[in-house]
Amino acid sequence: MELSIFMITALVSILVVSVFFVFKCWFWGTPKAMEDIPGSLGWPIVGESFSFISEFSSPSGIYSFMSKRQQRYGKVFKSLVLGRFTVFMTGREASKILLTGKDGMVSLNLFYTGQQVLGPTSLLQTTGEAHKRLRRLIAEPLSVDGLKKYFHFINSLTIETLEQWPGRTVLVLEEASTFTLKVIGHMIMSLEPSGEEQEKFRANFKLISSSFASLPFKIPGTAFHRGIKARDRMYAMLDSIILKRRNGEGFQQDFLESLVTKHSKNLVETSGGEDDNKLTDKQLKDNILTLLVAGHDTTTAALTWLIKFLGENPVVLEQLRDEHIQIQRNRTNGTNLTWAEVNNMPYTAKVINETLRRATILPWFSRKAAQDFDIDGYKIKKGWSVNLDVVSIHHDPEVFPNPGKFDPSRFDGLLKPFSFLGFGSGPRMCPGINLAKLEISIFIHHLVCRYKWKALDKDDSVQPTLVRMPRNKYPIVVETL
Ligand code: HEM
Repeated sequence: MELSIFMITALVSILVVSVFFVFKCWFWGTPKAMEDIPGSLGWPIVGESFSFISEFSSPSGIYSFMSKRQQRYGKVFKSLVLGRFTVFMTGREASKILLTGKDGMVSLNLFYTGQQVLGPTSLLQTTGEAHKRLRRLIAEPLSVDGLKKYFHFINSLTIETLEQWPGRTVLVLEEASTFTLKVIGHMIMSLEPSGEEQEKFRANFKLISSSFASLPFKIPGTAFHRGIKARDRMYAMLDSIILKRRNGEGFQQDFLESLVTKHSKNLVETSGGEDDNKLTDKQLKDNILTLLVAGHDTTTAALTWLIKFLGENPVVLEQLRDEHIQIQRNRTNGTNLTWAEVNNMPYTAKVINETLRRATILPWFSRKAAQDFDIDGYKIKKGWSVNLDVVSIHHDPEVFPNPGKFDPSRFDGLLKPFSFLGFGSGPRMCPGINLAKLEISIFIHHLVCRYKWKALDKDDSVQPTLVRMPRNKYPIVVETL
C-alpha cells in the first residue's frame, strides 16, 4: 500500500517536473547539442526517469542502471532523468576533472527545491572565491581539535541511546536519525537532547528534509510549501538564539557562538567595505541549515549501513570487537572511552571506509558545467548537467576485486587517487568528515563492546531517496553481551 502510494506520487512528480524542465531545455536546444554524446534520451518528456527510479531502489541500486548503459555506450552517456538532460560519466579520470574543477569549471547542481530552501548564500550554491571563503570560516570549528569539546556529549548520548535498545524491536535507521540530529543540534546551537525545543527542531527539520524531493510548486498544502514554512520557523529560532548571544545571554561553546563572535557582521563597526571574514545573519543561517541538511541523512545512513554490514559479516564484526575490547583492556585509569582512544582506532577507520564504498551513500555527484570542456573525448557545453557515477567507481573490480564483498582490508594500503570517494574529493570534499567519523567511532565502540544483535528482516532494497538508506530501516533485536 505504502509502496503503491509512493509509486503513484513518484510517477506524477516525475511527469510534472519533467514537463516543466524539459520544455525549458528543449527551448534552449539542449538535446540537439547533445547529439554527439552516445546514449538514449528515452521517452518524450519523461525520458528514462521510470527505469532510473525503479532501479534506484533495487538492491544493486543505481549500479544496474549505470552498468547497462556503460556496457552499451561506454563511460560517457546521455540520458533524460528527473526532468534533466544529463551526461553521466564515470572513472578516475572523469572524477579528477569534475571534482578538482579547476578555474570554476563546474558548480554544484542542486534541484530547484533545494536551491529555494537552502537560500542563495548556502555553501552549496556559492562558487569560486565566495565558496573558498565560506569553507575557511567553517573549517576550524569542524576540525579534529575544534570537535574535541563535543566528545563527552556524543559519548554520553551514545551510552544513553544504546541502553534503550535491548528487549524491543529497534529500527536502526530511526534510532540513528534521532541520534545524529541530537548531536548536530547540540554541536551547532547547544540544543538540549530532549524537551520541547528538540521536538520543534526535529519536526521542522523533517519537513525541510522531505521538501527537497518534492514538486517545485510553493502552493499551500504541498511538501515544498511546508518545507519553506518549516525553514522560516527554523530561521526564527536561530534569530532568537543569535540575539541572545549578542546580548551576552546564554553563552555556549558551540558552532554558532564561534561564528557569531568571530565572523558575524553585526558585531563590527562596518565602514562600508567588505570584510572577508564576516558573515551577515542571512549567510550564517543559510549555512547552518546547509550543515544540518548535508550532515544529517548522510551520517544516519552511514551508521545504519555499518551496523547492517557488521550483522551480515561476523568475521569483520569479530575483528572489530577485538580492536575495541583491546582498547578497554589497555585502559589504566577509568572505564570510559577517552578522546585519545577514539582517535586511534585503525580497524574501525577501515570499516567506516568500506561501509562508504560498499553502500555509496551519495551514488552520484551532480555538477553543472560553468564553461565548455572536454571529457573522455566528448565536448561538454556550458550549462549542461553532468553527473559523476560514483557507484561504478566504488565497484570497479580492477581496483576493488569482488566488489560486492564487504572487506575492510581493502583499505590496508594506499589506493589509487580518485578510486574512493566516500567523502568526495577536491574543493567540495565533505567538511563534516571529522564529525561523521567521530560520531560513528564512538557509537560503534559502545555497540560492539556491550551488545550483540540479530536482524529481523532480510530485505536488501533501498529507499528511493537521494541519500541511499535501507528501505526496511534495518530492524533488529538486541541483547547485552
Ligand atoms: C558519513 C557521513 C557523511 C558522508 C558519507 C558525507 C559525504 C559527502 C560527500 C561525498 C560530499 C561531496 C559531494 C559532492 O562533491 O558533490 C559531501 C559534501 C558536503 N558535506 Fe558531507 N558527508 C557526511 C557527513 C557530513 C556532516 C556531518 C556534515 C556537516 C557537519 C557534512 C556537510 C557537508 C557539506 C556542507 C558538503 C558540501 C561541501 C561543499 O560544497 O563545499 N557532511 N559530503
